[in-house]
Amino acid sequence: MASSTQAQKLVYLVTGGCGFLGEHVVRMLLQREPQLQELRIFDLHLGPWLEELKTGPVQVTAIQGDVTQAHEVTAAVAGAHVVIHIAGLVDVFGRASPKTIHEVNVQGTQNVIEACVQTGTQFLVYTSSMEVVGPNIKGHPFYRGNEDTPYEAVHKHPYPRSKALAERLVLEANGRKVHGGLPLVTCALRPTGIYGEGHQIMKDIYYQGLRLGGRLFRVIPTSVEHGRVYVGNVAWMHVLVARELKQRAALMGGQVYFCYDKSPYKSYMDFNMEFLGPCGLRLVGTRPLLPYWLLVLLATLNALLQWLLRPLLLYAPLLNPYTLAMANTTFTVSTNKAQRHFGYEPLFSWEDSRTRTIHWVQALEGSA
Ligand SMILES: NC(=O)c1ccc[n+]([C@@H]2O[C@H](COP(=O)([O-])OP(=O)(O)OC[C@H]3O[C@@H](n4cnc5c(N)ncnc54)[C@H](O)[C@@H]3O)[C@@H](O)[C@H]2O)c1
Ligand SMILES: CC(C)[C@@H](O)CC[C@@H](C)[C@H]1CC[C@H]2[C@@H]3[C@H](O)C=C4C[C@@H](O)CC[C@]4(C)[C@H]3CC[C@]12C
Repeated sequence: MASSTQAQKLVYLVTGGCGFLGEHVVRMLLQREPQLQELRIFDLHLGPWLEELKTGPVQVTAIQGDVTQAHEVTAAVAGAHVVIHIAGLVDVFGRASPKTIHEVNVQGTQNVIEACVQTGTQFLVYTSSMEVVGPNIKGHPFYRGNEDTPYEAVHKHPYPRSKALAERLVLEANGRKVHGGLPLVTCALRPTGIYGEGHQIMKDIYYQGLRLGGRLFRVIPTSVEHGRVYVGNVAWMHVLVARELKQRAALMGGQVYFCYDKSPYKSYMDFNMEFLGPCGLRLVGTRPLLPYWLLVLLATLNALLQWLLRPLLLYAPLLNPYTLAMANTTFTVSTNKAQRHFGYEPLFSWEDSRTRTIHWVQALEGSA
Protein backbone atom coordinates (compact mmCIF):
# COMPACT_ATOMS: atom_id res chain seq x y z
CA MET A 1 0.00 0.00 0.00
CA ALA A 2 1.20 3.52 -0.84
CA SER A 3 2.35 5.54 2.14
CA SER A 4 3.47 9.10 1.72
CA THR A 5 3.97 12.32 3.56
CA GLN A 6 1.61 13.85 1.00
CA ALA A 7 -1.81 14.48 2.51
CA GLN A 8 -4.19 11.67 1.63
CA LYS A 9 -7.16 13.68 0.56
CA LEU A 10 -8.48 12.41 -2.75
CA VAL A 11 -11.53 10.24 -3.41
CA TYR A 12 -11.37 8.10 -6.54
CA LEU A 13 -14.20 6.12 -8.08
CA VAL A 14 -13.40 3.22 -10.42
CA THR A 15 -16.33 1.80 -12.36
CA GLY A 16 -15.84 -1.78 -13.55
CA GLY A 17 -13.20 -2.15 -10.86
CA CYS A 18 -13.79 -5.90 -10.50
CA GLY A 19 -13.06 -6.78 -14.12
CA PHE A 20 -9.83 -7.89 -15.79
CA LEU A 21 -8.43 -4.38 -16.25
CA GLY A 22 -10.36 -2.86 -13.35
CA GLU A 23 -8.80 -5.09 -10.72
CA HIS A 24 -5.31 -4.16 -11.89
CA VAL A 25 -6.20 -0.46 -11.80
CA VAL A 26 -7.64 -0.80 -8.29
CA ARG A 27 -4.53 -2.55 -7.00
CA MET A 28 -2.22 -0.11 -8.81
CA LEU A 29 -4.03 2.89 -7.27
CA LEU A 30 -3.64 1.43 -3.79
CA GLN A 31 0.04 0.82 -4.42
CA ARG A 32 0.96 3.99 -6.30
CA GLU A 33 -1.42 6.86 -5.60
CA PRO A 34 -0.13 8.54 -2.41
CA GLN A 35 -2.95 11.09 -2.24
CA LEU A 36 -5.66 8.44 -2.16
CA GLN A 37 -7.93 8.78 0.89
CA GLU A 38 -10.91 6.74 -0.33
CA LEU A 39 -11.19 4.30 -3.24
CA ARG A 40 -14.72 3.51 -4.37
CA ILE A 41 -15.15 0.42 -6.53
CA PHE A 42 -18.42 0.39 -8.49
CA ASP A 43 -19.31 -2.80 -10.33
CA LEU A 44 -22.28 -4.95 -11.30
CA HIS A 45 -20.43 -7.96 -9.91
CA LEU A 46 -18.27 -7.34 -6.82
CA GLY A 47 -15.34 -9.71 -6.35
CA PRO A 48 -14.66 -11.48 -3.01
CA TRP A 49 -11.03 -10.33 -3.23
CA LEU A 50 -12.16 -6.80 -2.38
CA GLU A 51 -12.37 -7.74 1.29
CA GLU A 52 -8.58 -8.17 1.52
CA LEU A 53 -8.13 -4.55 0.40
CA LYS A 54 -9.96 -3.12 3.39
CA THR A 55 -7.11 -3.60 5.83
CA GLY A 56 -4.88 -0.82 4.50
CA PRO A 57 -4.65 2.93 5.19
CA VAL A 58 -6.96 3.79 2.29
CA GLN A 59 -10.70 3.51 2.81
CA VAL A 60 -11.95 0.98 0.21
CA THR A 61 -15.69 1.23 -0.49
CA ALA A 62 -17.27 -1.51 -2.61
CA ILE A 63 -20.47 -0.41 -4.35
CA GLN A 64 -22.60 -2.94 -6.20
CA GLY A 65 -24.31 -1.01 -8.95
CA ASP A 66 -25.27 -0.75 -12.60
CA VAL A 67 -23.97 2.07 -14.81
CA THR A 68 -27.23 1.97 -16.77
CA GLN A 69 -29.02 3.17 -13.63
CA ALA A 70 -28.33 6.93 -13.46
CA HIS A 71 -29.33 7.30 -9.83
CA GLU A 72 -26.92 4.55 -8.76
CA VAL A 73 -24.11 6.18 -10.67
CA THR A 74 -24.84 9.64 -9.26
CA ALA A 75 -24.86 8.30 -5.69
CA ALA A 76 -21.50 6.59 -6.27
CA VAL A 77 -19.89 9.62 -7.95
CA ALA A 78 -21.03 12.22 -5.39
CA GLY A 79 -17.99 13.50 -3.50
CA ALA A 80 -15.39 11.86 -5.75
CA HIS A 81 -12.52 14.00 -7.06
CA VAL A 82 -11.65 11.59 -9.92
CA VAL A 83 -13.70 9.03 -11.81
CA ILE A 84 -12.00 6.29 -13.83
CA HIS A 85 -14.73 4.78 -15.97
CA ILE A 86 -13.70 1.27 -16.97
CA ALA A 87 -17.04 -0.56 -16.77
CA GLY A 88 -18.21 -1.90 -20.07
CA LEU A 89 -19.67 -4.86 -21.88
CA VAL A 90 -16.75 -6.28 -23.84
CA ASP A 91 -18.58 -8.56 -26.21
CA VAL A 92 -17.51 -9.49 -29.74
CA PHE A 93 -18.86 -13.02 -29.47
CA GLY A 94 -22.58 -12.28 -29.68
CA ARG A 95 -23.35 -13.02 -26.04
CA ALA A 96 -25.24 -9.76 -25.42
CA SER A 97 -27.75 -8.02 -27.67
CA PRO A 98 -26.74 -4.84 -29.53
CA LYS A 99 -29.27 -3.00 -27.40
CA THR A 100 -27.68 -4.16 -24.15
CA ILE A 101 -24.19 -3.31 -25.40
CA HIS A 102 -25.38 0.20 -26.26
CA GLU A 103 -27.18 0.63 -22.94
CA VAL A 104 -24.11 -0.32 -20.92
CA ASN A 105 -21.33 1.20 -23.00
CA VAL A 106 -23.02 4.34 -24.31
CA GLN A 107 -25.89 5.19 -21.96
CA GLY A 108 -23.79 4.02 -19.02
CA THR A 109 -21.02 6.40 -20.03
CA GLN A 110 -23.52 9.24 -20.46
CA ASN A 111 -24.77 8.50 -16.94
CA VAL A 112 -21.21 8.79 -15.61
CA ILE A 113 -20.68 12.10 -17.38
CA GLU A 114 -23.95 13.56 -16.10
CA ALA A 115 -23.16 12.34 -12.60
CA CYS A 116 -19.83 14.21 -12.70
CA VAL A 117 -21.58 17.38 -13.88
CA GLN A 118 -24.38 17.16 -11.34
CA THR A 119 -22.19 16.37 -8.33
CA GLY A 120 -19.19 18.57 -9.14
CA THR A 121 -16.57 15.89 -9.94
CA GLN A 122 -13.98 17.56 -12.12
CA PHE A 123 -11.82 14.76 -13.56
CA LEU A 124 -13.00 11.85 -15.70
CA VAL A 125 -10.77 9.22 -17.34
CA TYR A 126 -12.49 6.88 -19.79
CA THR A 127 -11.24 3.47 -20.88
CA SER A 128 -11.88 3.50 -24.60
CA SER A 129 -10.39 1.03 -27.06
CA MET A 130 -8.30 0.69 -30.20
CA GLU A 131 -11.47 -0.43 -31.90
CA VAL A 132 -12.76 3.13 -31.86
CA VAL A 133 -10.29 3.46 -34.74
CA GLY A 134 -10.29 -0.01 -36.24
CA PRO A 135 -9.92 -2.39 -37.85
CA ASN A 136 -12.69 -0.99 -40.02
CA ILE A 137 -15.28 -3.01 -41.90
CA LYS A 138 -13.15 -2.79 -45.05
CA GLY A 139 -10.25 -4.59 -43.37
CA HIS A 140 -7.82 -1.73 -43.92
CA PRO A 141 -4.58 -2.34 -42.02
CA PHE A 142 -3.50 0.18 -39.37
CA TYR A 143 0.27 -0.21 -39.39
CA ARG A 144 2.34 1.46 -36.67
CA GLY A 145 -0.26 4.23 -36.52
CA ASN A 146 -0.68 6.91 -33.86
CA GLU A 147 -3.43 9.14 -32.47
CA ASP A 148 -3.16 11.45 -35.50
CA THR A 149 -2.90 8.82 -38.26
CA PRO A 150 -5.69 9.24 -40.81
CA TYR A 151 -7.86 6.11 -40.94
CA GLU A 152 -11.41 5.51 -42.13
CA ALA A 153 -13.03 4.43 -38.88
CA VAL A 154 -16.18 2.68 -40.14
CA HIS A 155 -17.89 0.21 -37.81
CA LYS A 156 -20.97 -1.99 -38.04
CA HIS A 157 -20.41 -4.26 -35.04
CA PRO A 158 -22.23 -3.16 -31.87
CA TYR A 159 -19.16 -3.25 -29.63
CA PRO A 160 -16.79 -0.95 -31.56
CA ARG A 161 -19.72 1.30 -32.42
CA SER A 162 -20.58 1.63 -28.75
CA LYS A 163 -16.98 2.39 -27.79
CA ALA A 164 -16.72 5.04 -30.49
CA LEU A 165 -19.96 6.71 -29.40
CA ALA A 166 -18.97 6.61 -25.73
CA GLU A 167 -15.54 8.04 -26.41
CA ARG A 168 -17.07 10.89 -28.37
CA LEU A 169 -19.43 11.66 -25.48
CA VAL A 170 -16.51 11.80 -23.06
CA LEU A 171 -14.35 14.04 -25.24
CA GLU A 172 -17.24 16.38 -26.05
CA ALA A 173 -17.99 16.71 -22.34
CA ASN A 174 -14.55 18.20 -21.73
CA GLY A 175 -14.97 21.80 -20.53
CA ARG A 176 -18.60 21.47 -19.41
CA LYS A 177 -19.25 23.32 -16.19
CA VAL A 178 -19.79 20.97 -13.27
CA HIS A 179 -21.77 21.81 -10.13
CA GLY A 180 -19.80 24.57 -8.45
CA GLY A 181 -18.79 26.19 -11.75
CA LEU A 182 -15.46 24.49 -12.45
CA PRO A 183 -14.79 22.85 -15.85
CA LEU A 184 -15.02 19.08 -16.34
CA VAL A 185 -11.68 17.71 -17.55
CA THR A 186 -11.91 14.45 -19.51
CA CYS A 187 -9.64 12.19 -21.49
CA ALA A 188 -9.84 8.76 -23.10
CA LEU A 189 -7.31 5.93 -23.13
CA ARG A 190 -7.29 3.47 -26.04
CA PRO A 191 -5.71 0.15 -25.11
CA THR A 192 -4.95 -2.27 -27.92
CA GLY A 193 -5.49 -5.96 -27.08
CA ILE A 194 -4.73 -6.22 -23.38
CA TYR A 195 -3.05 -9.34 -22.04
CA GLY A 196 -1.90 -10.48 -18.62
CA GLU A 197 -3.08 -12.03 -15.40
CA GLY A 198 -6.82 -12.55 -15.55
CA HIS A 199 -7.29 -12.35 -19.34
CA GLN A 200 -10.34 -14.52 -19.97
CA ILE A 201 -9.78 -15.01 -23.72
CA MET A 202 -6.23 -16.19 -23.12
CA LYS A 203 -7.60 -18.64 -20.55
CA ASP A 204 -10.25 -19.87 -23.03
CA ILE A 205 -7.63 -20.39 -25.77
CA TYR A 206 -5.37 -22.21 -23.31
CA TYR A 207 -8.11 -24.63 -22.27
CA GLN A 208 -9.06 -25.08 -25.95
CA GLY A 209 -5.47 -26.14 -26.60
CA LEU A 210 -5.51 -28.57 -23.67
CA ARG A 211 -8.68 -30.13 -25.05
CA LEU A 212 -6.95 -30.55 -28.42
CA GLY A 213 -4.09 -32.53 -26.93
CA GLY A 214 -1.80 -29.57 -26.33
CA ARG A 215 -2.11 -28.27 -29.88
CA LEU A 216 -3.44 -25.09 -31.44
CA PHE A 217 -3.75 -24.72 -35.19
CA ARG A 218 -2.54 -21.75 -37.17
CA VAL A 219 -5.33 -20.15 -39.20
CA ILE A 220 -3.98 -16.60 -39.61
CA PRO A 221 -0.71 -15.73 -41.45
CA THR A 222 2.22 -14.73 -39.26
CA SER A 223 2.42 -11.51 -41.30
CA VAL A 224 -0.80 -10.14 -39.74
CA GLU A 225 0.50 -8.14 -36.79
CA HIS A 226 -1.46 -7.14 -33.71
CA GLY A 227 -0.46 -4.58 -31.13
CA ARG A 228 -0.87 -5.93 -27.61
CA VAL A 229 -0.28 -4.24 -24.26
CA TYR A 230 0.33 -5.67 -20.79
CA VAL A 231 -2.50 -5.07 -18.32
CA GLY A 232 -0.11 -3.72 -15.68
CA ASN A 233 1.09 -1.00 -18.05
CA VAL A 234 -2.49 -0.12 -19.01
CA ALA A 235 -3.32 0.15 -15.31
CA TRP A 236 -0.26 2.33 -14.72
CA MET A 237 -1.27 4.65 -17.56
CA HIS A 238 -4.71 5.05 -15.97
CA VAL A 239 -3.18 5.95 -12.59
CA LEU A 240 -0.77 8.42 -14.18
CA VAL A 241 -3.38 10.08 -16.38
CA ALA A 242 -5.73 10.50 -13.42
CA ARG A 243 -2.92 12.14 -11.44
CA GLU A 244 -1.57 14.40 -14.20
CA LEU A 245 -4.97 15.45 -15.52
CA LYS A 246 -5.27 17.83 -12.58
CA GLN A 247 -2.01 19.68 -13.25
CA ARG A 248 -2.12 19.52 -17.07
CA ALA A 249 -5.81 20.06 -17.80
CA ALA A 250 -5.18 22.52 -20.64
CA LEU A 251 -2.93 20.05 -22.48
CA MET A 252 -4.61 16.74 -21.65
CA GLY A 253 -8.28 17.73 -21.46
CA GLY A 254 -10.30 16.29 -24.35
CA GLN A 255 -7.37 14.17 -25.57
CA VAL A 256 -7.12 10.50 -26.52
CA TYR A 257 -4.05 8.36 -25.82
CA PHE A 258 -3.24 4.90 -27.14
CA CYS A 259 -2.00 2.55 -24.42
CA TYR A 260 1.31 1.04 -25.44
CA ASP A 261 4.45 -0.63 -24.12
CA LYS A 262 7.34 -2.71 -25.48
CA SER A 263 5.29 -5.84 -26.18
CA PRO A 264 6.32 -7.18 -29.61
CA TYR A 265 4.14 -6.92 -32.70
CA LYS A 266 3.04 -10.43 -33.68
CA SER A 267 -0.01 -12.19 -35.05
CA TYR A 268 -2.63 -12.73 -32.36
CA MET A 269 -1.90 -16.41 -31.95
CA ASP A 270 1.89 -16.11 -32.26
CA PHE A 271 1.77 -13.54 -29.48
CA ASN A 272 -0.37 -15.78 -27.30
CA MET A 273 2.12 -18.59 -27.84
CA GLU A 274 4.74 -16.49 -26.02
CA PHE A 275 2.85 -17.53 -22.91
CA LEU A 276 1.10 -20.75 -23.94
CA GLY A 277 4.22 -22.33 -25.46
CA PRO A 278 6.14 -22.35 -22.15
CA CYS A 279 2.97 -23.87 -20.64
CA GLY A 280 3.11 -26.89 -22.91
CA LEU A 281 1.01 -25.91 -25.94
CA ARG A 282 2.23 -26.12 -29.55
CA LEU A 283 1.01 -24.05 -32.53
CA VAL A 284 0.74 -26.42 -35.49
CA GLY A 285 1.62 -25.08 -38.94
CA THR A 286 4.01 -22.42 -40.21
CA ARG A 287 1.28 -21.27 -42.62
CA PRO A 288 -2.52 -21.22 -42.21
CA LEU A 289 -3.81 -24.80 -42.31
CA LEU A 290 -7.09 -23.79 -43.94
CA PRO A 291 -7.83 -21.52 -46.90
CA TYR A 292 -9.32 -18.18 -45.88
CA TRP A 293 -12.54 -18.79 -47.76
CA LEU A 294 -13.11 -21.92 -45.64
CA LEU A 295 -12.50 -19.92 -42.46
CA VAL A 296 -15.06 -17.38 -43.64
CA LEU A 297 -17.51 -20.20 -44.28
CA LEU A 298 -16.90 -21.73 -40.84
CA ALA A 299 -17.23 -18.33 -39.14
CA THR A 300 -20.49 -17.70 -40.98
CA LEU A 301 -21.79 -21.13 -40.00
CA ASN A 302 -20.93 -20.32 -36.38
CA ALA A 303 -22.92 -17.10 -36.60
CA LEU A 304 -25.87 -18.96 -38.16
CA LEU A 305 -25.70 -21.65 -35.48
CA GLN A 306 -25.61 -18.99 -32.77
CA TRP A 307 -28.75 -17.41 -34.20
CA LEU A 308 -30.59 -20.74 -34.56
CA LEU A 309 -29.64 -22.02 -31.10
CA ARG A 310 -30.24 -18.73 -29.25
CA PRO A 311 -33.76 -19.70 -28.06
CA LEU A 312 -32.27 -22.85 -26.52
CA LEU A 313 -28.72 -22.01 -25.46
CA LEU A 314 -25.89 -19.52 -25.90
CA TYR A 315 -23.45 -20.75 -28.53
CA ALA A 316 -20.57 -18.22 -28.63
CA PRO A 317 -17.38 -19.68 -30.14
CA LEU A 318 -14.18 -17.67 -30.61
CA LEU A 319 -14.55 -17.83 -34.40
CA ASN A 320 -17.21 -15.61 -35.92
CA PRO A 321 -17.13 -13.21 -38.89
CA TYR A 322 -16.08 -10.26 -36.73
CA THR A 323 -13.36 -11.99 -34.75
CA LEU A 324 -11.98 -13.55 -37.92
CA ALA A 325 -11.84 -10.16 -39.62
CA MET A 326 -10.13 -8.66 -36.57
CA ALA A 327 -7.63 -11.50 -36.30
CA ASN A 328 -6.88 -11.19 -40.00
CA THR A 329 -6.25 -7.43 -40.07
CA THR A 330 -3.02 -5.79 -39.02
CA PHE A 331 -3.51 -3.24 -36.25
CA THR A 332 -0.41 -1.90 -34.53
CA VAL A 333 0.30 1.42 -32.87
CA SER A 334 3.56 3.30 -32.55
CA THR A 335 3.25 6.49 -30.54
CA ASN A 336 4.79 8.46 -27.71
CA LYS A 337 1.94 10.92 -27.12
CA ALA A 338 1.39 9.67 -23.58
CA GLN A 339 5.09 10.14 -22.87
CA ARG A 340 5.10 13.63 -24.36
CA HIS A 341 1.92 14.77 -22.60
CA PHE A 342 2.24 13.28 -19.15
CA GLY A 343 5.57 11.48 -18.92
CA TYR A 344 4.25 7.94 -19.30
CA GLU A 345 6.83 5.17 -19.46
CA PRO A 346 5.81 1.50 -19.21
CA LEU A 347 6.16 0.27 -15.65
CA PHE A 348 6.72 -3.33 -16.74
CA SER A 349 9.26 -4.42 -19.34
CA TRP A 350 8.27 -6.94 -22.03
CA GLU A 351 10.31 -9.59 -20.26
CA ASP A 352 8.59 -8.90 -16.92
CA SER A 353 5.13 -8.75 -18.55
CA ARG A 354 5.80 -12.06 -20.28
CA THR A 355 7.08 -13.76 -17.12
CA ARG A 356 4.13 -12.60 -15.03
CA THR A 357 1.66 -13.79 -17.67
CA ILE A 358 3.37 -17.18 -18.01
CA HIS A 359 3.30 -17.66 -14.24
CA TRP A 360 -0.41 -16.83 -14.26
CA VAL A 361 -1.15 -19.40 -16.99
CA GLN A 362 0.98 -21.98 -15.19
CA ALA A 363 -1.10 -21.46 -12.06
CA LEU A 364 -4.37 -22.08 -13.92
CA GLU A 365 -6.21 -25.25 -13.00
CA GLY A 366 -5.23 -28.12 -15.28
CA SER A 367 -1.97 -26.47 -16.30
CA ALA A 368 0.71 -29.00 -17.13
N1 LIG B 1 -9.66 -6.49 -22.70
C1 LIG B 1 -9.14 -5.77 -23.67
O1 LIG B 1 -8.34 -6.25 -24.49
C2 LIG B 1 -9.54 -4.34 -23.82
C3 LIG B 1 -8.88 -3.58 -24.80
C4 LIG B 1 -9.25 -2.23 -24.96
C5 LIG B 1 -10.23 -1.67 -24.15
N2 LIG B 1 -10.85 -2.42 -23.22
C6 LIG B 1 -11.87 -1.77 -22.40
O2 LIG B 1 -11.49 -1.89 -21.04
C7 LIG B 1 -12.65 -1.96 -20.21
C8 LIG B 1 -12.56 -3.18 -19.31
O3 LIG B 1 -12.41 -4.30 -20.13
P1 LIG B 1 -12.08 -5.74 -19.50
O4 LIG B 1 -11.35 -6.51 -20.54
O5 LIG B 1 -11.48 -5.55 -18.16
O6 LIG B 1 -13.54 -6.36 -19.36
P2 LIG B 1 -14.21 -7.15 -18.14
O7 LIG B 1 -15.47 -7.71 -18.68
O8 LIG B 1 -13.24 -8.05 -17.51
O9 LIG B 1 -14.54 -5.99 -17.09
C9 LIG B 1 -15.64 -5.15 -17.25
C10 LIG B 1 -16.20 -4.86 -15.87
O10 LIG B 1 -17.33 -3.99 -16.01
C11 LIG B 1 -18.38 -4.49 -15.22
N3 LIG B 1 -19.67 -4.12 -15.80
C12 LIG B 1 -20.22 -4.61 -16.94
N4 LIG B 1 -21.43 -4.08 -17.11
C13 LIG B 1 -21.67 -3.24 -16.05
C14 LIG B 1 -22.73 -2.41 -15.66
N5 LIG B 1 -23.85 -2.35 -16.39
N6 LIG B 1 -22.62 -1.70 -14.52
C15 LIG B 1 -21.49 -1.78 -13.77
N7 LIG B 1 -20.43 -2.55 -14.08
C16 LIG B 1 -20.53 -3.27 -15.21
C17 LIG B 1 -18.20 -6.00 -15.22
O11 LIG B 1 -18.86 -6.59 -14.11
C18 LIG B 1 -16.69 -6.14 -15.17
O12 LIG B 1 -16.23 -6.19 -13.85
C19 LIG B 1 -13.85 -1.99 -21.16
O13 LIG B 1 -14.42 -0.69 -21.22
C20 LIG B 1 -13.24 -2.38 -22.50
O14 LIG B 1 -13.97 -1.83 -23.58
C21 LIG B 1 -10.54 -3.75 -23.02
C1 LIG C 1 -10.49 -18.28 -34.06
C2 LIG C 1 -9.26 -17.56 -34.56
C3 LIG C 1 -9.56 -16.71 -35.80
C4 LIG C 1 -8.63 -16.73 -33.46
O1 LIG C 1 -7.39 -16.26 -33.87
C5 LIG C 1 -9.58 -15.57 -33.10
C6 LIG C 1 -8.89 -14.55 -32.22
C7 LIG C 1 -9.94 -13.53 -31.72
C8 LIG C 1 -10.80 -14.17 -30.65
C9 LIG C 1 -9.17 -12.26 -31.21
C10 LIG C 1 -8.35 -11.63 -32.34
C11 LIG C 1 -8.27 -10.12 -32.03
C12 LIG C 1 -8.93 -10.01 -30.66
C13 LIG C 1 -9.47 -8.64 -30.26
C14 LIG C 1 -8.33 -7.58 -30.20
O2 LIG C 1 -7.25 -8.06 -29.41
C15 LIG C 1 -8.80 -6.31 -29.58
C16 LIG C 1 -9.94 -6.21 -28.84
C17 LIG C 1 -10.36 -4.85 -28.39
C18 LIG C 1 -10.87 -4.82 -26.95
O3 LIG C 1 -11.59 -3.61 -26.74
C19 LIG C 1 -11.78 -5.97 -26.61
C20 LIG C 1 -11.20 -7.32 -27.03
C21 LIG C 1 -10.83 -7.35 -28.53
C22 LIG C 1 -12.09 -7.19 -29.35
C23 LIG C 1 -10.12 -8.71 -28.85
C24 LIG C 1 -11.12 -9.88 -28.76
C25 LIG C 1 -10.56 -11.22 -29.26
C26 LIG C 1 -10.02 -11.08 -30.70
C27 LIG C 1 -11.14 -10.77 -31.65
